[in-house]
Amino acid sequence: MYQASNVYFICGFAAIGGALFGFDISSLSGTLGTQAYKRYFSNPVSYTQGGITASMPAGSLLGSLVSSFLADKYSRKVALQISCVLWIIGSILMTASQNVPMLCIGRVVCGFSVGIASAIVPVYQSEIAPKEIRGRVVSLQQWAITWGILIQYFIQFGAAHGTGGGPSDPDQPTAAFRIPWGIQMVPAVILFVGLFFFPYSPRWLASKDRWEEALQVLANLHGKGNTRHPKVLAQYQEIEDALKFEREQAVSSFKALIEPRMLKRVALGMSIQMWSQLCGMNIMMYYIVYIMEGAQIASPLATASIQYVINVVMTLPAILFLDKWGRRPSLIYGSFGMMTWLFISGALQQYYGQPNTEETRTPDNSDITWIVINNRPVSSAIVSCSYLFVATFATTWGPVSWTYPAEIFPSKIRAKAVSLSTSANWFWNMVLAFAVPPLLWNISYKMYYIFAAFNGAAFIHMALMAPETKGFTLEEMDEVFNSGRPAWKKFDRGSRLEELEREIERGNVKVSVPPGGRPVAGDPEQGVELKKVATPPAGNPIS
Ligand SMILES: OC[C@H]1O[C@](O)(CO)[C@@H](O)[C@@H]1O
Repeated sequence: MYQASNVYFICGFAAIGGALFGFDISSLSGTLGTQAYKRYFSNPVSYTQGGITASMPAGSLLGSLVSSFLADKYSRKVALQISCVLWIIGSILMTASQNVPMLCIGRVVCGFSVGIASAIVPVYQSEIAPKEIRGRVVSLQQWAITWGILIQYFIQFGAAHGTGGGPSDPDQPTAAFRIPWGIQMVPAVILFVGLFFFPYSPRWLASKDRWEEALQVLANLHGKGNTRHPKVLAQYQEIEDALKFEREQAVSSFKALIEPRMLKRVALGMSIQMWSQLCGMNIMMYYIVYIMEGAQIASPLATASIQYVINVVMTLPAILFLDKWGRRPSLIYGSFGMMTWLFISGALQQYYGQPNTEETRTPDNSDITWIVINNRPVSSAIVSCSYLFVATFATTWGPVSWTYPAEIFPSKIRAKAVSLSTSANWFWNMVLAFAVPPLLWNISYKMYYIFAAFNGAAFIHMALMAPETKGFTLEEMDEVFNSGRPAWKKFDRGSRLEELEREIERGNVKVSVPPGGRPVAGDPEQGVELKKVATPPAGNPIS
């Protein structure tokens, strides 16, 4: 059967899983302010709305936790296909929902699906990509998320504002806002079918001792199908060495995640995902409409949509340059920038805002708006801060929160560890989805200060604990993390992969790749000797 072999194409296509994530994020924001939605779902008050919003990340939390079982047992590919099927079921439930509980059940099922996809897409991408473009291709997941958010928002916006009894006609609201929940099934069907034509991850194949297939996939991806290409052999050898080492060390169970030598990385992966939520991005994604309303912006839904465009456009620099800039500066400068925008926005609201009361409220404000700003330049400044915040997140934390956790763990526990770090994303996503409306209502601008402080904490944490990972292969990460250097000190030993490749080219190292079965170093039957380079490719990864 034909199998795709272009890394960009494969990783871009797999990123449709990210688009599903995006659809879910904005599956409510275009509808929230409409009469039709309020009418069908009994005009949800802040707590109910928080609950409806949070039902999806709650499902995703569960999905991300089980994702590694599926990905390790049935492969990354099949796990993604399972996620597509669940997405379709959840979307049907949402589209047909007649009340809040049914809507929530649909959102939980969709969330479950997205939880699996969000953990497994980056694992699959990082295991397919060569190290030089790994940051870029895993960033495609985030780019797809931002596209998903944008597309879904606009489809919703159009559907919710259709003629013939739309939000402008409170007596006769249409159910057109359901259309996007139906349309969102299409990409899942495409992804499901497309995945049949995609290769298994070579690292997963190797972990199942399907060595010949692993070699062939590596050859297709990196050597134009030639299994004897030095580049291919070097990667193959590196994977084999690392896996052998992991097996010797029994690095495969959940227990391995809490061993002291691994715990540091697990904590870092989980914290990065936690900070990606506690930075406050989803206040903008989920509730920007309320911010716009409070700032007295005419047509808040349309103005809010600008942030979704900014989110898509500003993820592009990361896709282009992340492998050049590195992950560490993105994390550090990103949190500093976001802290600044939130602080300014909070201060403007503190000094120029009035509480939302009968007197201050205008017909444009819903009773859920927490603060009212009656000063045009200040309103514009607040909205600008929101846009700058989104732009900063999009170029930095958005993509890096996926690339970093997907690249720092050894093969045998990668899916488990990424599932755990992704679950941290969903846990905090859920908490915030639920907590933000009541928080905005009860402490208004102070909430901005709290989130600014979270960004300050992330800044310090990353500066102290997150080493640079660009330019190293997945198999070299053990050394990056166990070099004993502080995170801010550059670990500038060149990648060993190139060294190994050169040695293979010169004929100093021979890699035995027997047809069928696992290659054995120096296997006499193969008549090929495997000489190691001075420092073994997997080094002493974990000690
Ligand atoms: O682009 C914004 C989106 O990105 C995420 O942080 C995932 O990386 C989502 O939680 C958020 O809604």
